[in-house]
Amino acid sequence: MFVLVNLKTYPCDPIAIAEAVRDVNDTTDARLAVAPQAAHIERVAETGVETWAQHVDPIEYGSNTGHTLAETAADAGAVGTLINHSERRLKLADIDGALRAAERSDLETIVCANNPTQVGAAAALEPDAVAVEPPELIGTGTPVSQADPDIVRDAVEAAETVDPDVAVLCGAGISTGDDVVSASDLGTEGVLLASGVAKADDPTAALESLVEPL
Ligand SMILES: O=C[C@H](O)COP(=O)(O)O
Repeated sequence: MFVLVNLKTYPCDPIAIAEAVRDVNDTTDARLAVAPQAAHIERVAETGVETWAQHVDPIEYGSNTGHTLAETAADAGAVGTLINHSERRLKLADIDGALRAAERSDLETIVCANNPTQVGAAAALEPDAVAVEPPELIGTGTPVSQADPDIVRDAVEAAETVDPDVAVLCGAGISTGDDVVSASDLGTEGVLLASGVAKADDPTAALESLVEPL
């Protein structure tokens, strides 16, 4: 299972969490990575942890003040990027453009989606993976894999129908090893989570409990 920890803009220590993700990654068969804010990518990547961007824009080099260029994220040490997170929604054409920008920079891609219908549409754009996240469960601690298992099952089926090569992750409320096991049992290849680690009093213990049953 792939466990991607999104730090959003939480007031956490990105380096301490990066080191915790790196160290727990070394103890498990699961694949762990962290997605810090853009300004922290370089320092986080220097810890040796697998580092992802939270977003890249559908742009090329040029006059794009305030945007995130995929090449710059990769140069800073990112190996992948989220696209169209629920908190950073894009128009369809811009999701496509951001995917092409990420491909140019050899960034692995996960396109986020609210529901199985959007998962199917996102899969048609040929990302490496899609992540289904019902917005109403994000940050609640109520795991999508238990609160709404059908949405996860249907997302897996939707992606499989459009493009069997596109992996499916699920996110929203994932915070325990049981949640990750449920996600796996529903056919996903990973989880996208944030508050369960970024807001934990002890991120290392939170990470250890996430991967313990895997
Ligand atoms: O990117 C992560 C997701 O929005 C899930 O956030 P959460 O784990 O705090 O529910």
